[in-house]
Amino acid sequence: MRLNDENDEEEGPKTMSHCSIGHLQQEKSFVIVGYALTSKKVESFLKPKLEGLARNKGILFVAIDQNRPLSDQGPFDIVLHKLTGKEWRQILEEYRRTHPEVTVLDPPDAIQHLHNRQSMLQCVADMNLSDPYGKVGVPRQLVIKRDSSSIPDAVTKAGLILPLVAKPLVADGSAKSHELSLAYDEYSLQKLEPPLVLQEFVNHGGVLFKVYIVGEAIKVVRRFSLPDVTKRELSKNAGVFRFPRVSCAAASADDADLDPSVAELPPRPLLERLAKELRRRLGLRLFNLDIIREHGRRDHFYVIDINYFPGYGKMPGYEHIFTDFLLSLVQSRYKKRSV
Ligand SMILES: O=P(O)(O)O[C@@H]1[C@@H](OP(=O)(O)O)[C@H](OP(=O)(O)O)[C@H](O)[C@H](OP(=O)(O)O)[C@H]1OP(=O)(O)O
Ligand SMILES: Nc1ncnc2c1ncn2[C@@H]1O[C@H](COP(=O)(O)OP(=O)(O)O)[C@@H](O)[C@H]1O
Ligand SMILES: [Mg+2]
Ligand SMILES: [Mg+2]
Repeated sequence: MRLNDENDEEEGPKTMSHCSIGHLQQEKSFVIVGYALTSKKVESFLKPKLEGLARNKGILFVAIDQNRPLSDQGPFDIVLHKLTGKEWRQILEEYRRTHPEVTVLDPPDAIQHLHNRQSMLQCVADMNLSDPYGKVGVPRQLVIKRDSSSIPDAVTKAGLILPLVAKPLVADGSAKSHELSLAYDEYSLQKLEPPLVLQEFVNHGGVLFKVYIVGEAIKVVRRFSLPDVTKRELSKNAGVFRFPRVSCAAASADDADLDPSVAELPPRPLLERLAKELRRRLGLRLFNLDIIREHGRRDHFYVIDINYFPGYGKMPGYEHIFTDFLLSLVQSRYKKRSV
């Protein structure tokens, strides 16, 4: 096996037996990363460039076979995963218990915390981040567990200001969990199916910031988002309108000719503080935040969404950032062991 050979960059995935992985791990001190990802994720994340670069740095990605016991596979240094379901969570928890030497990215219970749009933002609300660089909060929101007929009263009692974004309470990655609506009047919300989160729509100039976090690294990109809703539009419209996944489907807004007051990235020191604190509070190392800036208020930011192991394939330079991160994990384990 050649190491540090530039030609390896474009090589595809390899399937290896338990015995040959063990050999590589010991003989060449390869870092073995087992992965359990959907085929969509494998395609968008595990691109030949990432695998090639990883190989050059001594990292091998090995597919986990879900039909075989996890303990019979590997041995792994790191397990990278994004699959849903209680059964898989239990398998991983058991594996973490019996294999404390393996870094599981990330712990299933910490990921589970993001699968509910209420608990997802609680850490940001609790943090109440405010410093000379700006303020970071969450939009005011209300959870409707059942009984859609109670919505108009509940919205009035909570004093929420229209328009509202209606989001399914569960954010488990299913197509349904991404079906969002914009409501211009509270009566129409009775048509929607709880459990829901009703969140105040914050005008933000139609641009959102995706803040990707990989361990200690942070990368921010701009995406197009929903346009502002004017008072006039609000008074003229009624009803709830389903909207598509604007930020995900739209092309990057990084090169667009935008109003600088809208496009200016959130201050780096503010994001660093936010990311550091969230890493600690959430117990996660791989996630992204959707952040918007209140239109006309330069230093007022809102976190509206947090996603576990997001689409890193769209993050510029992710191959280098991700491989460096994997190496840093192994190095810090090694240091701990030799103390
Ligand atoms: O597939 P992609 O690249 O669009 O990534 C999705 C993310 O897009 P983004 O990184 O924000 O551009 C996407 O982010 P949003 O929720 O759209 O903000 C989710 O993280 C999605 O995962 P899930 O459906 O919530 O489990 C991500 O989907 P998976 O790839 O994890 O299935
Ligand atoms: N409170 C809000 N104010 C303004 N726009 C919002 C708000 N919440 C969501 N959006 C818009 O809706 C999009 C999808 O909402 P989000 O909470 O990120 O759900 P998902 O998990 O499906 O990405 C966001 O990217 C943004 O464009
Ligand atoms: Mg989002
Ligand atoms: Mg999301």
